Amino acid sequence: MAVLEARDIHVRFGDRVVLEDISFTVEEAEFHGIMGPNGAGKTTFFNVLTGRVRPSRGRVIVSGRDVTGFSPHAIAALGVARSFQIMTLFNEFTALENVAVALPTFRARGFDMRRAAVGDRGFEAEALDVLARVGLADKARLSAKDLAYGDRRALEIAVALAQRPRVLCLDEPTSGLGSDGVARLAQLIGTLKGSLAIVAIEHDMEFLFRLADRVSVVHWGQVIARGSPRDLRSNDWVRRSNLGRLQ
Ligand SMILES: Nc1ncnc2c1ncn2[C@@H]1O[C@H](COP(=O)(O)OP(=O)(O)OP(=O)(O)O)[C@@H](O)[C@H]1O
Repeated sequence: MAVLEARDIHVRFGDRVVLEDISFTVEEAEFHGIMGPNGAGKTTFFNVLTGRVRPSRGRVIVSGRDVTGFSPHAIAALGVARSFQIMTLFNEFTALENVAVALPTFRARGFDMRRAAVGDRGFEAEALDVLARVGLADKARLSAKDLAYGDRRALEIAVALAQRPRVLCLDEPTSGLGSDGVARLAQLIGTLKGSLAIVAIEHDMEFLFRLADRVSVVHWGQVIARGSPRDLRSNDWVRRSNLGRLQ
């Protein structure tokens, strides 16, 4: 069964049709990439998957359950975590604290005080485990604002992973990273791959084609091609597009 599914999604903003009949699945442990030109509708589609935009038509299904119209919070609680293109870290908090406050066990306490997260060995151990998954265990005590850009990206992923998601949604994870940062991120995603489902919007085709099991190409609000990176390398539209160079 698909962990996350979209069926026949349409989105209109006023009289403008932004998404037209998009269907999509991501299976357990699959990495499904989404690419397409600027303005194609990729972020809007992500917003539909994560509950930020309600589709005009169509259904969103999480692990077999129809969640169309659910709030972002309710969808997240069912295991769909999103890491944003725009950084959403608490700058003054340490890496450890940023992860600790995202832990479901911490949130379940019903209050959100930094002091409560710090010094609580239970939260610390759990948060450190998550930081280790993204290679930041040795930077746990640094403030988020003092981390290098690539480390902040890794920390954002750790915050999403702290929620123990079944699906991790990444919106342009390589954006703003230099070639070293992209290589490091590819390595990190490579280690996560297989442990959960990943959906990523990405402009860097080389990055995407190296890691994804399947890629959907969105153009004018529709999926115009879908397949494995190997299939898509021979797709005429992908070859002709200026979306990126492929080896
Ligand atoms: N809330 C909104 N109201 C009206 N139009 C919108 C709204 N959100 C997005 N759009 C329009 O929908 C179209 C698709 O936008 P979207 O951001 O989903 O594209 P995208 O593929 O993610 O682009 P990019 O790669 O530049 O991020 C754009 O033309 C955008 O202007």
